[in-house]
Amino acid sequence: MENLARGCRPLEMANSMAGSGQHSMAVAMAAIDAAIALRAGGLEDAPVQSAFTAPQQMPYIDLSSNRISTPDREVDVLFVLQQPQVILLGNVLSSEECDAIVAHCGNRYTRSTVTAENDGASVVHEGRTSEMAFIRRGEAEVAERIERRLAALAHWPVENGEPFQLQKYGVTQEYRPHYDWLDPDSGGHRSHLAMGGQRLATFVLYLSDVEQGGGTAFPGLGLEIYPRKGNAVWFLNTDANHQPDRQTLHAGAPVVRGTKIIANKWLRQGRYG
Ligand SMILES: O=C(O)CCC(=O)C(=O)O
Ligand SMILES: [Fe+2]
Repeated sequence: MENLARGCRPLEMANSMAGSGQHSMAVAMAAIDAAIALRAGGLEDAPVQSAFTAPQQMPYIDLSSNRISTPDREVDVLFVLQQPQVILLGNVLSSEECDAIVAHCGNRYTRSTVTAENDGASVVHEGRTSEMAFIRRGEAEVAERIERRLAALAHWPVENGEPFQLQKYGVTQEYRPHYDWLDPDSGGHRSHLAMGGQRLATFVLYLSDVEQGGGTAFPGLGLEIYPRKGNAVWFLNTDANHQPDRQTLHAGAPVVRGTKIIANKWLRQGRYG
């Protein structure tokens, strides 16, 4: 109640309640709705319009023309799937920018990990056989420039983005079907949710061409996007209420010939970290 009176946003409160581990997300949302109804003078168990059915602010890409101007580069809209939203963008990075990011990471890669469901630890998993590297914010001018470009494209603050996560796949390496959204009802994901909230959107930047295989596949949608250096695929991980969208199951298909290098950028609800 006091939090509502202080003007806290219902979704942030629900995330923090679920994040404490005491409540599931559903219980937290129901409790906040009941408190809002009480404040409005209603009865605790009277049916109310849920604060969580009102659409929230989302990052978005302006699709009103086929070429998007960002402050420093023109980006092409190549493909749009409306529901769930998946957009393929061309010319997001120059070839030199891709090379500069790859060179910056040199050989700092380690075996990729996933977030453990039970305790949130980073663990090696047979479903993700690639290697990964991170670029911390402020570490490389080229990365910062691209972060500003992506923020402009997505109409979402740079501060809400996780640091770039590079993934390098050699022949046979892959990332099997998974979701990028964090599960509010999984104990292990709660500490990650506490650092900026849900991952609303994903950018996958392709930093290399791949001779065969290595597509980004959405098995439930019958869709596979092939890597092309400088292109990027964007998808929304949640609906307009910031709730996880199960249609977004996706995978990095095994590389058959060549080497695939991508950079992931996840956009959180709030400031990351
Ligand atoms: O490798 C890809 O194309 C997708 C990678 C991915 O989904 C991830 O790293 O979360
Ligand atoms: Fe993913």
